Amino acid sequence: MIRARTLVKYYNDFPALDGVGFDLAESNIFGVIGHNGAGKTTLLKILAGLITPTSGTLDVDGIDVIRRPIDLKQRLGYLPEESRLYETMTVDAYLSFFGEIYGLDAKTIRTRRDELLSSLALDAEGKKLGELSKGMKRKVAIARSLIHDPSLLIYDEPTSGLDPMTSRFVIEYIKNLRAEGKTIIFSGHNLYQVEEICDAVMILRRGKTVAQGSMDELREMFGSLTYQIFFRIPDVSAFATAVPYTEADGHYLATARTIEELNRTTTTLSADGGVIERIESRYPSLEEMLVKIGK
Ligand SMILES: Nc1ncnc2c1ncn2[C@@H]1O[C@H](COP(=O)(O)OP(=O)(O)OP(=O)(O)O)[C@@H](O)[C@H]1O
Repeated sequence: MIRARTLVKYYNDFPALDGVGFDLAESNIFGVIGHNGAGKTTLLKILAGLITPTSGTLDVDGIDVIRRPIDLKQRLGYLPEESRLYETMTVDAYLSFFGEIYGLDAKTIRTRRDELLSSLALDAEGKKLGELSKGMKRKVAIARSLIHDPSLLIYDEPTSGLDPMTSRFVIEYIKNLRAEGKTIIFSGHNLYQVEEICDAVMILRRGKTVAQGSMDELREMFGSLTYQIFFRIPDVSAFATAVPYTEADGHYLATARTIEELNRTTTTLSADGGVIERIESRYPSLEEMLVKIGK
């Protein structure tokens, strides 16, 4: 369980983070989103005990992270925005090295390393880190974050710069980590991925929380469920409607903003000789929310 309260971080006199807080239960995925410079990395580094906030409190499973960041190390796996790997080391040597840093014995390191290489589909036998592709390097960094089997993972933009296949792989991998009972906090700019996998999302703007909650709660906050009516009509000039509609390839799409508008539109449409093909209800996407919030 994580409890963060009124976290503030000033860089000189600039408030990069300004009163952010949240609760997060275990085995959940928490997404932190926002425009460039909104404060995501700053928040993630505070949560990982890597930088000290100017003020605020942070409790992870009873550990006061601000006072005792070292106590968090064994249960934390952190993936920075850009991992600098030791280019001349082999993958095996690199993971073993980190296993040793975490105090694991040789047998545990071997078992854990082999499990991770296999689950991450990382076949880098004998290769040096400097010879790996960006996607493989990211997988190695993920393996490093997991070598000591931590319960909390903090991943800063884990899919940035990856091709669609590798990006999808990483997202599915994160979902599996949740299924294993791990808690994951991550930031990202791919909002469709955030929407897909997060149990809760925080939207940051200029260091402040603009909105946070489950995707359903955010959709409620940003309101406006709309109804999209897909239809055909022989003579559209006969369609006496007040709702906006568009045309593509002889098919039409009208958008109603309330259930009353939906009812009125479908009634008028039938009376005017139209045929409804389907009706979909639609909430605003995270992307639309971010655009609405502005920089
Ligand atoms: N060490 C630092 N010294 C001074 N200012 C900093 C420092 N680190 C971050 N900042 C500033 O704090 C603000 C928040 O930065 P942060 O890296 O947390 O944003 P972000 O949301 O992660 O951005 P991005 O999406 O571009 O990675 C930015 O204006 C940044 O310039």
